[in-house]
Amino acid sequence: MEKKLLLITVSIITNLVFTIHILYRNSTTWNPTWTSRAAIEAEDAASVSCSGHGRAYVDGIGVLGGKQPSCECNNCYTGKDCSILLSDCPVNANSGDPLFLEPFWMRQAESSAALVSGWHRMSYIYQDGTYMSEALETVIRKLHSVVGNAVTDNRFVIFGSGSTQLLAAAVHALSLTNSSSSGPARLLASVPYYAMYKEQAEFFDSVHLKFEGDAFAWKNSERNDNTTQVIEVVTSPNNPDGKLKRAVLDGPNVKTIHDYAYYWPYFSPITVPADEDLSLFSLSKTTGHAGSRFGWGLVKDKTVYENMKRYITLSSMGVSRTTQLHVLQLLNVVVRDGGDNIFHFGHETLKKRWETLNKVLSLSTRFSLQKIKPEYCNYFKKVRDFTPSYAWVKCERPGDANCYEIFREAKITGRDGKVFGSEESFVRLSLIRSQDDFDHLIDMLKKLVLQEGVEAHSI
Ligand SMILES: Cc1ncc(COP(=O)(O)O)c(C=O)c1O
Repeated sequence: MEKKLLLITVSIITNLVFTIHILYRNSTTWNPTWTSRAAIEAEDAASVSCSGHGRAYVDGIGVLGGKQPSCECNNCYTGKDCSILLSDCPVNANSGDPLFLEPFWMRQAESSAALVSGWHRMSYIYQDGTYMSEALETVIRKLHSVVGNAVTDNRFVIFGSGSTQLLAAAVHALSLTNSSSSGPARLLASVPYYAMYKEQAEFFDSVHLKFEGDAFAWKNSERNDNTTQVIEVVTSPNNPDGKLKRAVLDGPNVKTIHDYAYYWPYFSPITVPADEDLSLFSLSKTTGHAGSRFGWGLVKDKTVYENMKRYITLSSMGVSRTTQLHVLQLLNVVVRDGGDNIFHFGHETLKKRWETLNKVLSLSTRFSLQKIKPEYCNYFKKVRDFTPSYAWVKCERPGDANCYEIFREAKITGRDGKVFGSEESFVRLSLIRSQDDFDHLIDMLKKLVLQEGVEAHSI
């Protein structure tokens, strides 16, 4: 009897050990090989070449049905492997999609990869009860210190879903502090300005705020009474013309938002560290990850910061925790070598693009480009040219009243000067898109400029 009991006990213990072992092995949480499947899927997608004119993504159409990721072709390319160039296809030189940095990140595939488990940060909050990753805030402060483009001491850092959300938060926060009796605060920016400022103000239609247009026009008008509260957005380098801008307005009734989306060594000399009350930055133009929707602000005043935070909380409860992990990984790659790799790559790419563009347009008397004097860059430690994101092109012939239309007829889609509060004689052409888009733009521009020669000969 005793022997039987012993046998049963041994059997129970053996079964228990066996079951625990099986459970442990199958547990995705503790099995250290749980990353393999995700890694294989990611590398499968990466191995689809798309003839160099497209990309396959792990979340592409059909992937969930078990199919191989299929190619998503660049503009004007088609076919299963994107090898067919469509003839007569209009060039997209419209949006500022910063794909010029994609080749850099393809080379950094390993260092920039972040693997997200199903249980990654499911909570609304981080351990400290906030919506912001402390590690990410630290790397952002480090990024500014290695680039030398902004002072972060005595500043609150705030995250947003792109600087687009932060812009709305900043305008909201500054318009709340309006103590004047002369109506809503006026939002101003000097022409040419980034259209989003106007569009947001008009769309959100707050009783506290009204978009008033050009800051210079306001300064010289009698409405500039030194009591009406005004908020000036200073975009530096400017979108569309790439110039370093300064505030036009000052005085106790003026508050300023500095939009530094383009204040990175790719686009502009870093002349001084920005040391402003409220500065906004965008990941879209820092690393090129526009699709990740991440931006940040540096804010001096605690009340303004708290009001911006309230806006972010009420509109989205902070930025996706998964995005914050991704951004942390990307910025760690950037700061690891003091930004050497990425800023040299990006700047060299844009320098070559500007050289090519200047060469083509130097043959034209019909079109002219913005001119900006070189300045000393504290990052590259030398005097250098500006290499802005956009060509701000002027149509010089009086007969070419609508420059956007002239380019559209030549199958180049730019952005109308009027969108920036400027004149129809200007068009903006994006130079930071993919290499395919840029090469195509140059081909079409050459044709357009060649026509001038033909026209001159036929006179
Ligand atoms: C001057 C300026 N500010 C802000 C943004 C928006 O950036 P984000 O993608 O971070 O919302 C852009 C985008 O092109 C821009 O040109």
